[in-house]
Amino acid sequence: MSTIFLKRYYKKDRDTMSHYQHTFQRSIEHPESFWAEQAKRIPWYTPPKTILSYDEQSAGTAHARWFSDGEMNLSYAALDYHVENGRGDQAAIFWDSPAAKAKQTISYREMRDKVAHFAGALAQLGVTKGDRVVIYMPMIPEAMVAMYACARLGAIHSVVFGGFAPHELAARIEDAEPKVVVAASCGIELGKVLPYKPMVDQAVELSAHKPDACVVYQREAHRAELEEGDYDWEELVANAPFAECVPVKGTDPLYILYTSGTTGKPKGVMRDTGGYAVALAYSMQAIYAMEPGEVFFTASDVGWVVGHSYIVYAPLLVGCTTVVYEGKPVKTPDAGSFWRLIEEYRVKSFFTAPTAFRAIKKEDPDAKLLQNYDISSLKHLYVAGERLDPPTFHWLDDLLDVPVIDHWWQTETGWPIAANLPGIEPVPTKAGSATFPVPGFNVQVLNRDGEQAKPMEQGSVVIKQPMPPGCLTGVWRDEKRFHSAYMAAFPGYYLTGDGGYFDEQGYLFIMGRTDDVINVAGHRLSTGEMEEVVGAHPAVAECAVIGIHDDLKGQLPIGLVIPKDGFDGDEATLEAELIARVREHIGPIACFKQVLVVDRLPKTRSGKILRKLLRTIADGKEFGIPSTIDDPTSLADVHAAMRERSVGAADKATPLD
Ligand SMILES: CCC(=O)SCCNC(=O)CCNC(=O)[C@H](O)C(C)(C)COP(=O)(O)OP(=O)(O)OC[C@H]1O[C@@H](n2cnc3c(N)ncnc32)[C@H](O)[C@@H]1OP(=O)(O)O
Repeated sequence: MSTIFLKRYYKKDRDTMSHYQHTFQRSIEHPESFWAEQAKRIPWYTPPKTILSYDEQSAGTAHARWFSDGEMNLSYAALDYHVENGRGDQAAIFWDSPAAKAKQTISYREMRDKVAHFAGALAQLGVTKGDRVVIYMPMIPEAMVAMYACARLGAIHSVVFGGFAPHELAARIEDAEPKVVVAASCGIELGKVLPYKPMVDQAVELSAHKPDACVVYQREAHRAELEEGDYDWEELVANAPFAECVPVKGTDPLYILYTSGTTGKPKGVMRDTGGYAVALAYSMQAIYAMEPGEVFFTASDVGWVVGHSYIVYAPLLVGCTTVVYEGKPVKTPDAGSFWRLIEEYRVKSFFTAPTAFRAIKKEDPDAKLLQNYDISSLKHLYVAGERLDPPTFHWLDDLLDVPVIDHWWQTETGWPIAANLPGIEPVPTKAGSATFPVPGFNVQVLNRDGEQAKPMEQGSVVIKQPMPPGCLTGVWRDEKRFHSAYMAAFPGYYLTGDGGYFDEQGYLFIMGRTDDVINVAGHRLSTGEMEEVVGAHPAVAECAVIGIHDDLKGQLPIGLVIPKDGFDGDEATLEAELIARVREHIGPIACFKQVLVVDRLPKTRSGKILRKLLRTIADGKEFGIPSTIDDPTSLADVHAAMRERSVGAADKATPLD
């Protein structure tokens, strides 16, 4: 066994091994038998005989495929199976919406029926196995119904987060080529009603691909005008048959979920069905320590992978109840909303992004509102989506009597890569660490030469093949990009794009991206994409967008632009136009709110903008002036501009002697 991590956990004397060490080692040394055992957690129509295989197309990189000859249906496994086995009257969903001032409890039987009829409606619109359906909906149960209905038919859904602007939706429609788009008439954000249908119409207008139909779920807050080719959800469902589940192979795709890469074009991360189901069911026990009948609450959005995995699919796969929350951590109505939900629904495990707790901490630093609620049902608190900064970890750790578990994963992996595992064996936590690799994930840290980094030495965090079930199976219709983005850097390993290190005890610390992807309030965004939008403005000659530290959202993007020669416009107007452009093209979640107009940007002699150096200065750290810099005075100019506009902590940045 070559990995440093395994060496640390690989004790000759099996009797002295911890339960975690033993489980982890077995998953890495005997992946087939390990996952064959876990596959028994799922009700297959035909149990898989081929556990692990490799796709011929991916032979060069030996990317794993799981359960290729097993047959199943995720809608059956998560709904019908439970109805058939005595959970028909149990709540599948507690929907709680301060936004719509509404609540609803939906039983497993009701959910199964809603899904089957909506699947019947989609089938009547011509949707069959392998067709794509784009879903653009807020946090309402119908978003889940639409996802499960696709799964029931073997169709591939692609959910687009409501905070994305029409251009982003258009890019996804064009790439996925859906037969049908399913939308809600509106979203509701902090009391503001946001009509969705005009955004869908604009996106379809912009896209070269035109879907056959658009199904609209009409909400009370705002009803959409329907045109030719549009269908009212309720009317369709009223006349739709009950659709039976279509058996699919373990390796058949369940969904495409787009995520930001380093360029403007988002990557369509593909997920299989069988591997994903097995991984999720395993994680619910090993990581989240959940038992059937208990309540799981993930505060995120169905548009993100956290929502796909831990709002929509995993809780129901294992017979739990999921809380679907259409609200914010603060202001709906106050910073006590999460505590209220935990009490009201007797939540056992709660999962959200660190940003949400930073927002609560800002509004209610002494957590006075917590005193109004009995949260004794809560046994574990989980955070992911961005790094859990130590001050927020300590705030939570001091406040709550339950373990605060920071875990790390990605859209691509579909479920956690590293975590503390109370369902196997809890270990002491360390602030800033995601603890240990989850069984199945052979995580390694490689240095620039592709060699194993020493403990405490930072490097690229990679996963040695075979990756466990549940991870991405490719990039939709872009095999080349799949290889170049993930497989090419270190052959035989999946490149996570995150940097980090193992400490002496084998705890994994993830320190942030090694590319131009930034994380704003738990949303992964591409600065490269923002640069494309900013650079397309007719007055802009050159630009750089960098992510700088922000106490609340983790990171925020700022733009630095050099206007074209002869630009005689007003800088404030240019800044406003660029901000509006990014909001219009990418969406409000980009949080792009500051642009500095400068004469020069610091570059290397070969013309590369020194973005890392700019970040260092904006974050108020000491910075060295690289010997490769073309014009050192450009740096002083940009630093002065940053100080003048109070960018980040630029006033604290000092050059090293
Ligand atoms: C582990 C794998 C992964 O990482 S998956 C990704 C996990 N990430 C998450 O779960 C995201 C966590 N973050 C959040 O839930 C939110 O950011 C929280 C913390 C609740 C804060 O929300 P909020 O106050 O709206 O700030 P924000 O930065 O999200 O929003 C910025 C602007 O965008 C808007 N926005 C947000 N969501 C929507 C939406 N669904 N539809 C339309 N607009 C949306 C917000 O209103 C805000 O707009 P504005 O700039 O104030 O006008």
